[in-house]
Amino acid sequence: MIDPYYVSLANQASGSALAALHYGYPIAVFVYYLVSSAVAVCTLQTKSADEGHKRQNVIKWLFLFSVLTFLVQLLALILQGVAQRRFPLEQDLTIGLLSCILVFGVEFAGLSDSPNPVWYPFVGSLALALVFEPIVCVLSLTAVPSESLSFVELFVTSTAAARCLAFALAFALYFEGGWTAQKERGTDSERQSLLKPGENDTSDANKQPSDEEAGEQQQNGYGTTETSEDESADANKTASTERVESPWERREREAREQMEKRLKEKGNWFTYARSFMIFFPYIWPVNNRPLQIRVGLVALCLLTMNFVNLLIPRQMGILLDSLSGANGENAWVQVLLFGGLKLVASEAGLSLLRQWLWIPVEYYSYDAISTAAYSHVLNLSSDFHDSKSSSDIMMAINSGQSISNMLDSICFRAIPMIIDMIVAFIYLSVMFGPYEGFITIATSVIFMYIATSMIARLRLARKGEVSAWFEEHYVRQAGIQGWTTVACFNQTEYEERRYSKAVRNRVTKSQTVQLGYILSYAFQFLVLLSGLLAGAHLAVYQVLGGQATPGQFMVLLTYWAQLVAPLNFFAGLGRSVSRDLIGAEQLLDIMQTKPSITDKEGAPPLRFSGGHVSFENVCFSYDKKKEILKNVSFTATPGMTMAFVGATGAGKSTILKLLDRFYDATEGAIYIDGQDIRDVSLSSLRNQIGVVPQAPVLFDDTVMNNVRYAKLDATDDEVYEACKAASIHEQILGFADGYQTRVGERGVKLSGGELQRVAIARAILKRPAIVLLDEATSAVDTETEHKIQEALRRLCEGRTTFIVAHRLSTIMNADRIMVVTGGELVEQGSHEELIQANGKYAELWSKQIFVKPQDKQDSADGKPISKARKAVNIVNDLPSETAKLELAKVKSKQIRIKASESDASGSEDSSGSEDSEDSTDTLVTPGHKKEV
Ligand SMILES: Nc1ncnc2c1ncn2[C@@H]1O[C@H](COP(=O)(O)OP(=O)(O)OP(=O)(O)O)[C@@H](O)[C@H]1O
Repeated sequence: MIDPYYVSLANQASGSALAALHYGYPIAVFVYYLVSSAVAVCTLQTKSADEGHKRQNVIKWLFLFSVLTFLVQLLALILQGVAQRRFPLEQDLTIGLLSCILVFGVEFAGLSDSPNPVWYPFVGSLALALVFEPIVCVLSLTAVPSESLSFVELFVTSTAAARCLAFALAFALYFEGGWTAQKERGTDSERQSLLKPGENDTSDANKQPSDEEAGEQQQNGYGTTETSEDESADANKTASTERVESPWERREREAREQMEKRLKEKGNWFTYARSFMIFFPYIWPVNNRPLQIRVGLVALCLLTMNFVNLLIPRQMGILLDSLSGANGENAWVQVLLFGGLKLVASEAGLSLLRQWLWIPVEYYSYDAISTAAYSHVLNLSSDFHDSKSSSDIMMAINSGQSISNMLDSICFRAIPMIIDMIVAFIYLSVMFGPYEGFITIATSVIFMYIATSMIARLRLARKGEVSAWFEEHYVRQAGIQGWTTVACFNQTEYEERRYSKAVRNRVTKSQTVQLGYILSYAFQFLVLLSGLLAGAHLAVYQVLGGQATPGQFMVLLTYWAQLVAPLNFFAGLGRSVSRDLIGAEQLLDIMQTKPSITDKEGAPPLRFSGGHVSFENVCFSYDKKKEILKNVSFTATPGMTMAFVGATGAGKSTILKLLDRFYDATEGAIYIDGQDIRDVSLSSLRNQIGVVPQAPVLFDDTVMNNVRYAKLDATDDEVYEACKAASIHEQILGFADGYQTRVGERGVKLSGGELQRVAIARAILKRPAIVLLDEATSAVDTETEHKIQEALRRLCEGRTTFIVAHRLSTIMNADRIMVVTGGELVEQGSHEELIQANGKYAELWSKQIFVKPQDKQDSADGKPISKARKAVNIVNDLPSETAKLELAKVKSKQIRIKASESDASGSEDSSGSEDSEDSTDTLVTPGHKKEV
């Protein structure tokens, strides 16, 4: 016979094991589910899970079934307790059942929400359940002698057994579904059409965007007419496909794509986050001990704050109990202590100290990130600046703030709040027992779940609102910026209608979003209130039963109030971190871009000795697809003026850009005084070169400062001299504030000619050794041009000069003229030589020279000048004497060519393919490549 002592010992042991299992089972499943889900997110498996599981629906309902069985068990337990007047119910069993309802309920919601979830958190939970459930079942049965098993116990055991079966079935279905899917994939691939999906699916091809998408996408661009509401519904369907992405959407899309691409490359969030370490020296004050100490003290403040947050509710309870005499404490002392704690926790206490300590650290990081990003951008090369819009770059530099925001959210808010919540949970569990702890956790979990899913649901509406907001902004800005165009075309009413439509659209969307948020907050509040009521009822029950004091009840209420802020914060944390991450990503993208034009290590400065420039077989392309320059070779001796002419887009300006090293030649080399420009330091090279660009850009500053930009230490007199040389001095003196007149953004307050002359003055002030003039006089009238020519002559005197010009009259005196066609040098020589050669240059020249005398005659006769002639006349601005002379040259040349052609054909007839004697007329220029 078994000793009853041992039986009771065994019963006790199995009872404690059962109690431990009741708590341990849901905890194990929940922790596993949380950790594995976090791992899935961090290792990007949520992104790769792109195919739904065949049996997902059945498995989902099996999860719901299990939740219901827990609920039935709980109800049975309560009914049994009522029937047997056995209160309180077994705590471990009740908490265990409640926790299981919560845990499996969350998993059921997870399966319902996601069409293609990552499965191992669910499958692992099922496996754990299959381990725990039978043990709990067996232990529960052994705890009760078989002869005294009541109907309720039998019912509960059968429910548990049914749940076990459901779990096993779900587990098996998961593997069965995966296996069949694999099999089907195998056979499917053999049966698949050779056409890509969609190619043979006309229904898909004709698929229209949803009304909401179409509504969001429809925009009324310039050149479209207003449509009625009904028409617009139809128009949406076709117009939506042509809709142009707003700059904001493009920026966000690009940053998100970049982030996803980088995430994929890195493989998981941890290595991805490591790429942000590039910002570490800008956030952590590496070499600044006092700032480091401040950071340490801030961390200390945060920990103290956690502690004080715990003490305040406790002190409140003690104070209340001291008032009712429940604890025998002196109420005056307690109220003083309470006041002291409140002061420490207030904005005038620890918070003040923390912010005071943090301000220099925050500004250090702002200072460091902004200046580093700005300097990095300025040092990037032309290819980068050409490929990005300036507003994108500026937005990215401003994104430095996002990194500080992200750190602030995570370090100073999220971590302390997590600590606060854990402490609250433990404290309430200890003070009021595990029921109260469970209520806290359950409320937090349900609140977070509801809040995050509501935010996710509002995302689309919010996106629509932001797009509408940008649209409104864009329409307003375009109307105001393009006011002149609006006024000229008398479209004020059209713009007003356009704007009012944009505003209405935005207001409607904002109202929807706002309503969504209000409802969402109301719902979240209800969840919190339910938790509070449940917790308060439990606490009242305990206070009335004498297990707790009214002071402790007060502690509970205060803690609940303290929990609301962290919960709200966590609900929105994901959204704010993702927004900051996108901003930081844009900056990271820029910071990781390396300049393509850099100094070689230890590159010496350029040793200038006269300005001998030579291009040797230079080839170049901007994008490696289209060759822009092909084997360009020429030499300019010191002091020589070399001009490039040719059709637009031929590559003339590109030659100048290569010389100034805005780009490097893809093949061949450029030498200045025998040194490859890639081997000398960039700054010494640019110091020697002065550029007057095609479209000079001035800063929104005074004329004086704009000219002085070329030589920051130039005196006022030097600036005046330069302006006199550029024939702009008198005009500047005529401005309202003379040299102190502001020129407006990019110099808009100056005329094209004034702008160019200011740019020339700037180049003159720099006194460069090599001068690059890219259409430097294209925007000035003939009279001014003659003045500028004189100024340029002075600027270029003794300096190697390269000129790009369309107006051939401006370069006819150049030492050598190069004709560029399709990126190749097809002719070179002096003006006279090229006219003699009668090639491309002579053709261009004759086009510019021929019209004017005829026009003059027409106008002299009083006949109207034809439109075509007027247009050509613009380029022919030679003085009439010179024009006549040039015309005579070209005409006589043509007559001679014709004569030589007829001679040649005659001699060809008689002497076969021998060259004609008059061959000097057909090709005379030195270095002339192409025979005419
Ligand atoms: N930053 C750039 N990126 C890509 N292609 C470019 C860039 N700048 C110029 N190009 C292309 O290179 C070709 C040559 O341009 P370039 O400005 O050198 O011509 P150009 O002869 O000076 O013309 P124009 O007389 O009109 O100034 C053109 O086809 C132009 O579209």
